Amino acid sequence: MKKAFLIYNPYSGDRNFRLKIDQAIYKLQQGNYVVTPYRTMSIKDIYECIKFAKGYDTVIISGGDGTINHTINAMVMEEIDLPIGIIPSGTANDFASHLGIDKRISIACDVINKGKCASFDLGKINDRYFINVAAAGLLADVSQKIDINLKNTLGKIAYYIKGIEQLPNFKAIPIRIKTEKYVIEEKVFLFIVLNGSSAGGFKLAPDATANDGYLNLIGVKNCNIVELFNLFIKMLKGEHLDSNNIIYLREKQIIIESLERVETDVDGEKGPDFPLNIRLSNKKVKIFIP
Ligand SMILES: Nc1ncnc2c1ncn2[C@@H]1O[C@H](COP(=O)(O)OP(=O)(O)OP(=O)(O)O)[C@@H](O)[C@H]1O
Repeated sequence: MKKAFLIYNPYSGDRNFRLKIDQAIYKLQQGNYVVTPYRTMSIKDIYECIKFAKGYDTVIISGGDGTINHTINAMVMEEIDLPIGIIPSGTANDFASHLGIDKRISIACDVINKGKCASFDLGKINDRYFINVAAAGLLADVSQKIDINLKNTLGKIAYYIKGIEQLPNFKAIPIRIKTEKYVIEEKVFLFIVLNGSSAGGFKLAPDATANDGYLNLIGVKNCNIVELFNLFIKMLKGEHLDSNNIIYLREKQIIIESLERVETDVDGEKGPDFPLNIRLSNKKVKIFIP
């Protein structure tokens, strides 16, 4: 028998995992796991409870991108290098979708039971790790601004409603981007640095994978509303990368400065203040994949 430490966030997504946890335990026991469930009481609690995972064979996370982010940060802090299983139960679940992990509990548990593992890159923004995305500007902090009850009831649609609500206030932010090869000064509505390929359900870096050794920066330049709308349509089709209104970089380290106070977002959680030092970490994580 193998030992699994199952961390679940009862407030992720539609809050339903807590009612279905028996199904997950049943399935994982069939896969020869003895499961210890841990219900997180707060984000801080994730950093406390992870200490109990030492001596286990795997850490299983049920939650969305934010819960995965905090659990991985906690594991790195405690030097716990165990394979990670994901049971997606968040709203967008961008990282799990990128890995092709199904939202249905029994299918996600089958992935863990099969035991196929791969190693993935971690991004680092200042002193925190991220798994999927670091961003700022228009729409980037929608997931933080949204009311948790609205998110729980409406799911991903709530992100879009909140996004549309933000549109009248949008303005471009002047930023300076520095990489090994370039210095770019530009006003942007939004920039997103991706380790994976999607954010908010949009496949923004269609060819990227979270283990290709690169981060992808996508910046939306200051443009008029018609151009912005056309760009949005191109984004839906995954045809935006060669647009004149897009900055697209594939790098291992990106420094972003701005004199304006703009909130940043990291995997759907509040991120650090500028300047941002975003780079590929030399740490990797092992994750069960289909
Ligand atoms: N008991 C709790 N334990 C951990 N986090 C909690 C708890 N209660 C509320 N939260 C909040 O849950 C958020 C993380 O949610 P998570 O990212 O897992 O789900 P989501 O936002 O629905 O999904 P996604 O990020 O994939 O869209 C944190 O921002 C945190 O503030």
